[in-house]
Amino acid sequence: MKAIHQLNTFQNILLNYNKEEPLHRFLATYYRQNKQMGSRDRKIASRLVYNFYRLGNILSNLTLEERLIIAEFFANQQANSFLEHFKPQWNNKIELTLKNKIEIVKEEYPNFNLTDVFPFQDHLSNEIDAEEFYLSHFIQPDLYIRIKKGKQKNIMQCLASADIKYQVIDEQAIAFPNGTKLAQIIPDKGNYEIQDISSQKTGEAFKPDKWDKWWDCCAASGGKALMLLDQQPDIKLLVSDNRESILENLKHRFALAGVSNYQLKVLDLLQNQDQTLHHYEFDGIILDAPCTGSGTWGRTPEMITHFTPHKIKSYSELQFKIASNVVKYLKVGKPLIYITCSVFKEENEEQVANLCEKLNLEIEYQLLIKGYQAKADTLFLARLIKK
Ligand SMILES: C[S@@+](CC[C@H](N)C(=O)[O-])C[C@H]1O[C@@H](n2cnc3c(N)ncnc32)[C@H](O)[C@@H]1O
Repeated sequence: MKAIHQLNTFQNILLNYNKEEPLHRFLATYYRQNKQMGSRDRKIASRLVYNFYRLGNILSNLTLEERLIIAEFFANQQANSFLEHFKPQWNNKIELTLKNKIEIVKEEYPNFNLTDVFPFQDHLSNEIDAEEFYLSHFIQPDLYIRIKKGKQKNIMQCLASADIKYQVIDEQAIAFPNGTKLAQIIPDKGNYEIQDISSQKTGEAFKPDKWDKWWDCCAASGGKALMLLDQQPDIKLLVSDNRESILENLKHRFALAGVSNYQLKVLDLLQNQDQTLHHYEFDGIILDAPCTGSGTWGRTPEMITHFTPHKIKSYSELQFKIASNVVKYLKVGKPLIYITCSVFKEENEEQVANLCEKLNLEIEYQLLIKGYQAKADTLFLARLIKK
């Protein structure tokens, strides 16, 4: 009976989800309005809905129930009561590899096509191993932290006294299973930042020198800027974004991290900013550009079915306009660090070719940070030097 009740709740959530807000926000409201649901009910309902969206457009002609059962088979590695009720023969095989599970599903549904999990394959960056990328959609990414320099010992002590799973990735990065309640385990929030491991890897391209002038021009709440300062605190830093509200978050985050020496401006970089910036010249600019976010959809799988590909073009135009408005403040011979969390070539390598052709830049290097191989986001980075 429980499984039937869980299925009903799942169907009710899908029916009510208006798709205009992120799923996690909708679910938070839904649970507030359905107080009869205990924490276990909420956890199972979230699991079912997220796993369902992980299917993308696979077998979209089937019923919700049939598709949910397939999604549950693919996205779990441990037997569960839901699958036991609806498909016990698959529940017994839950520990098989994804490739083996796909063969089993194909026996019953010969129309199964893995490429439907991500229906925008024509746009994928060339470096992506498509099959590996598709399969990664059934695996929930981990939660990562970046430990502030010098705070490793403190964090490791907190973790040693907590009974949780974690994996040390390198000196500054630790991975946790998604959903780990870090605030309860590491009380001092100033000692670490929640930051995906691929995002942490972009920092390797910054290479700031002492007394350099840097600009994080799409700073949002300052994840990249904090990483830059952790590498070299003795720089002159300008942070900006067009959203005042997100810069308020940045101020709060910087204060927690003990950072006070920076300049902050609300700037819309679709506009010419010469009046404000005419006397500025930078030794490095980070352009962590607004993008489709398609490299992060492992965390927001609802996007796969809600995304319309015409948005790729508008993002790539936006990126180009922002880049052309910031490059003029970069010193000759210095880097523009162009970053996206996208897997689409129009926002990545094709965009970089366009920037180099039209904005007097040359590629020092570019790379796709393949988070899909590592339970993480996939990001693109190019270090472009002004000629
Ligand atoms: C990918 S996010 C940046 C994330 C951030 N660097 C971090 O590490 O947390 C892109 C940011 O670009 C900003 N943005 C979008 N359009 C903009 C514009 N026209 N001018 C300036 N910033 C813009 C968005 O508000 C968003 O915060």
